[in-house]
Amino acid sequence: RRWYDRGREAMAKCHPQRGAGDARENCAPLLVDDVLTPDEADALVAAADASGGYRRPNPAHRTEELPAFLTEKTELVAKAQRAVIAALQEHCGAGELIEVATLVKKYDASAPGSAFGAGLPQHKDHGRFSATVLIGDGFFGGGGTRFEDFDNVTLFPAKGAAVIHGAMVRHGSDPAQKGVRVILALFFDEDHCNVAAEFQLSLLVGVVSVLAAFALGYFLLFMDFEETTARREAPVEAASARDTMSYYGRRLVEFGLLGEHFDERTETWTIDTDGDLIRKLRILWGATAPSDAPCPFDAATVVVYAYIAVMTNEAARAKLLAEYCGDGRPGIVIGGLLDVFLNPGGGRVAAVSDVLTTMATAVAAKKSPTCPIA
Ligand SMILES: O=C(O)CCC(=O)C(=O)O
Ligand SMILES: [Fe+2]
Repeated sequence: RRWYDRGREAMAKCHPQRGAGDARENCAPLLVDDVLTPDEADALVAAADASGGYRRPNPAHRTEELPAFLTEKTELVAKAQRAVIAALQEHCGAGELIEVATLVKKYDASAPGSAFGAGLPQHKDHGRFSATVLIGDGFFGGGGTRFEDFDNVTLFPAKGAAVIHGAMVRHGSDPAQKGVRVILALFFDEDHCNVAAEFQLSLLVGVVSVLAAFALGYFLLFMDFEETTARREAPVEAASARDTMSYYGRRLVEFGLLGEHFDERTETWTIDTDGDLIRKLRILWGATAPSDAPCPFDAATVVVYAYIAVMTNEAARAKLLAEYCGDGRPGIVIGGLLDVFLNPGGGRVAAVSDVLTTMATAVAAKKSPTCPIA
C-alpha cells in the first residue's frame, strides 16, 4: 500500500462529516444496564472525590466537573468505556471508536448558584456518540436525562447503568431537586475520522512547507542585511496574549483547545500561535460546525464557529451576548483569540469586533450567520 492510502481510505469512510447526514449521530437514546456494578459505581465516585480535581465550569450552575482524562485512567473507567462502546456498536452501528473526552460530573442541589440548578440545559455533544453512566444516585426529584428531540422522553438509569445516544440528539439533564447526582460522561468519535483529520493536516503541512521553502529562497536571494539587523534590535512582540478567563475559556480548555495554556492560579489563559491551536480547531470544526454554516473554510471563521459551537445552550448563548455585546465591549475573549491568531503583532481589533458582533447578532436572532470576512 502506498503511504497515503490509509489516509485516503479514512477520508472516504469519515464522509459525511458530522452534521452532514451520518444518520448514526442521531442514534436514538437507549438504556444500557450493568455497565458497572453498584459497588464499582461507588468506588468510582470515591476515587473521583479523592482525586480532589473537581472544577466548577460555570459559577451559575451547581455543577462540578472532573476531567477524568486528566487523571490516571482507572480500570473502572476503562470497563465502563468497553461496555458502552459495545452497546454503541450494536445499537447505533458505531465502528472503531476513540475517546473525545471523559468527565465525571457532580450535580449538587445544595451548592450555590441558580441559573439552571443542578442540571444541564438541552444541548448536543462533541464527537458522534455519547454515553452517561450514573455513578452517584444520592438525589431526589428530577435528575433524569431528558431528550427534547424524542418527545422529551426522560431516562433514569439505575446506579451503574448508562444512557447512550448519538451526539447530535438534543438532550440535557433535569435539575436534581435534592442531594447529589454524579455521572461519568463519555464522548466518542470514529477512529478513522481522527486518521482522516491527521491526514488532511499532513497534506496541508506539506503544501505550506513547499510554499515556505520557496519564500525562504526568495528572501535569501534578495534580503537587505542592514534592514534585517535593525529589525532584530526592535523590541520583540510576544506572540501570545492573555485574557481574562471566562466560562467559555474554560470549555475551550476542557475540550483540549488551549492545552496547558490555562494558569489555575491567576485564572488567565495564554493562546499559542504555533499551529497546534488551529489544528485542534480544524478537528473541532469537523466535529461541531453548525450544519447550516454558510462560510467556506477559513481560518478566522473557524475560530468564530468553534467558539460559538462550544456554546451549546441558551443560557451560554445569553451569557455570551450579555458579557461580550451588552456592555459595548464586544468580543473581548474571542476578539483576543482572533486577533492573536490572525496577527500576532497586534492590531486588527476593530475588524475582529465587527466579526464577532455580526456573528453574535445573527446567533441572537437565531439566523444562520452570513460570512463577514470570507
Ligand atoms: O447528566 C446527564 O444526564 C447528561 C450529561 C450530558 O449531557 C453531558 O455531560 O454532556
Ligand atoms: Fe451531553
